[in-house]
Amino acid sequence: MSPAVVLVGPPGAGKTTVGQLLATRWGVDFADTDDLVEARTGRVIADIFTSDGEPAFRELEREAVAQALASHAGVLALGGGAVLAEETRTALSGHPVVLLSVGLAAGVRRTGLSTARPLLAGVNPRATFAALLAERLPVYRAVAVHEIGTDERTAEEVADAVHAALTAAEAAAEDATTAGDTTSAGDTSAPAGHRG
Ligand SMILES: Nc1ncnc2c1ncn2[C@@H]1O[C@H](COP(=O)(O)OP(=O)(O)OP(=O)(O)O)[C@@H](O)[C@H]1O
Ligand SMILES: O=C(O)C1=C[C@@H](O)[C@@H](O)[C@H](O)C1
Ligand SMILES: [Mg+2]
Repeated sequence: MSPAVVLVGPPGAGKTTVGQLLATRWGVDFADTDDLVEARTGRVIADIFTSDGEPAFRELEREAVAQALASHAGVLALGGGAVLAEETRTALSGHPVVLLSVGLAAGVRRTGLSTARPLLAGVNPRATFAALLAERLPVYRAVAVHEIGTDERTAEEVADAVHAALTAAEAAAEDATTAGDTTSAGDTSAPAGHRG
C-alpha cells in the first residue's frame, strides 16, 4: 500500500488544507505527518521543539514518514521540513510527490498569525521564511514530480490543479504503455491511486 499523492512544500503552502480537500474529493483517508507525530507522542510539535530540540523532532518525523509511506493509501501531507532528511528523500523516490509552492509574501501572510510553527516564531519571520525558501526550494523540487504554485489560487483551485496534473501524467503513462495496443484505451478519469 502506498499513498495516492504525497504533498510537500514550505509552511503555509497549503499541504494540510489542500490534502484534506483532495482526500474528501477522492473519498480516501488523509494523513499528515505532523499529526502522526503529535498523536504518537501525545505532545504538540512546538513543545517537542522547545523541550527536546529540533533533532529529536526530525527523528520522530523520519519514522512517521517511513511508516506512512509504507502503509497509508490515501493522501499524505508531509511536514514542511520532512524532506531535509536524506532517508526521507530516498524513500520518496517512486511515489507521486507533488510540491505545493508558495512565495515569500503569501507564505508569511498565511503563517503569520499562527504560533504553532516553532521555526517561524523568531523576531523576523519574513527573513526566516526567505532563508527557508532559498534553502529548501531545490530540495522540494528534487523530490517532486509536479509543482503547483499556490499564490494565485484558492485552496480548491490548488486541489483542482493537483488532480489535473496527476490525471494527465497517468494518461500519458497509459498512452505510452498501450501505444500500438488497440484493445485497451484505459480509464483516465482519475489517478489510479484513488480509483474506487
Ligand atoms: N491556496 C490558498 N490560498 C489562501 N490561503 C490558503 C491557501 N492554502 C492554504 N491557505 C491557508 O494558509 C494557512 C496555512 O495552510 P496549511 O496549514 O494548509 O499549510 P501547510 O502547508 O500544511 O503548513 P505546515 O507546513 O506548517 O503544516 C491556513 O490558514 C490555510 O487556510
Ligand atoms: O518547515 C518546517 O520545518 C516545519 C513545518 C511544520 O509542518 C512542522 O513539521 C514543524 O513546525 C517544522
Ligand atoms: Mg500542515
